[in-house]
Amino acid sequence: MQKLLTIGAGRMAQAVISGILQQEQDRFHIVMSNRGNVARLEQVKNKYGVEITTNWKDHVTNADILFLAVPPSQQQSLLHEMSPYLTNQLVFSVAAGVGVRELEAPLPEGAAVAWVMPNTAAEIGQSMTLYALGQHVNEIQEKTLLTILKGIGPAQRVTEEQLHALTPVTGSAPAFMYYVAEVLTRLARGKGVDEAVAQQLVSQMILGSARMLSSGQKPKDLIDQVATPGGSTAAGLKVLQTEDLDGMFERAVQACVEKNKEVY
Ligand SMILES: NC(=O)C1=CN([C@@H]2O[C@H](COP(=O)(O)OP(=O)(O)OC[C@H]3O[C@@H](n4cnc5c(N)ncnc54)[C@H](OP(=O)(O)O)[C@@H]3O)[C@@H](O)[C@H]2O)C=CC1
Ligand SMILES: O=C(O)[C@@H]1CCC=N1
Repeated sequence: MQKLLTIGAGRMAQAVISGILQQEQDRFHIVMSNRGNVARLEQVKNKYGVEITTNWKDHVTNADILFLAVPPSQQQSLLHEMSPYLTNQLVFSVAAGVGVRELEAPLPEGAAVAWVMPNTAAEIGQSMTLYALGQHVNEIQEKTLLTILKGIGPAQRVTEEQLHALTPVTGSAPAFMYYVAEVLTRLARGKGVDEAVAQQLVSQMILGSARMLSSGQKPKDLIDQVATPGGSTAAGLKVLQTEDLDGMFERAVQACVEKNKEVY
């Protein structure tokens, strides 16, 4: 069994741990730490049955894998603090905007690092996760990483540059989708449907649409199947185009990219 130490016990650490425990329970002994919120640590202990610690330094030397799930602004000082304890652990981070170069720089020469970008659906094993590897990750470490990622959903290796550009598309865009869901749910409720029913209508519609997409059909063809020429959907789509929904998404993605750059 490999020992996996998380630094950070917040939303993303919990989402990933929850996914791993559902799929790969017997492969990893998990220890979770955070900055000092002991109540939160007790909660994760009760919820996931993991070991907890208020001092990650006690566990870092005999860990096989270090999972950094702290805010991007905290990560560089943490890496400097961690550096003297590193031997041959695999270090992976989910911090937005902090690429493999920035992960390697404060660590000893030869440190094995990976930059991983999951999303919150990791919690139910349905994240679309992107990852980029540092130059010193060996085959066994990559396999270990893929075992972890398999527990949280499909994973795709990309370059560091692509990961910067795609973080909004897979990491942040779930929030954009939930925003759309919130708007449609509100509209449904306005028609006299109660909240639970409204959410069920919208979530099943999104689930069905996602399954159609994942069958490999192109979004354009799927749109055409829905939008009868001259029909009501076409009228609705015209409003979205006239109001520049494309441009709004482009600007939202760009805003995420710019914000992630602010870490440095
Ligand atoms: N939320 C998301 O959808 C996604 C988030 N990410 C990335 O995940 C990372 C964590 O985000 P998220 O889980 O949302 O954030 P949260 O605020 O939920 O959790 C942050 C955790 O980091 C701990 N922490 C903060 N500073 C330190 C420190 N110096 N040393 C040790 N622990 C520390 C906090 O400790 P304490 O509990 O004591 O406060 C907390 O447990 C970010 O880098 C983000 O970019 C990536 C993809 C998606
Ligand atoms: O909002 C954030 O900064 C993080 C990055 C990707 C998703 N959440």
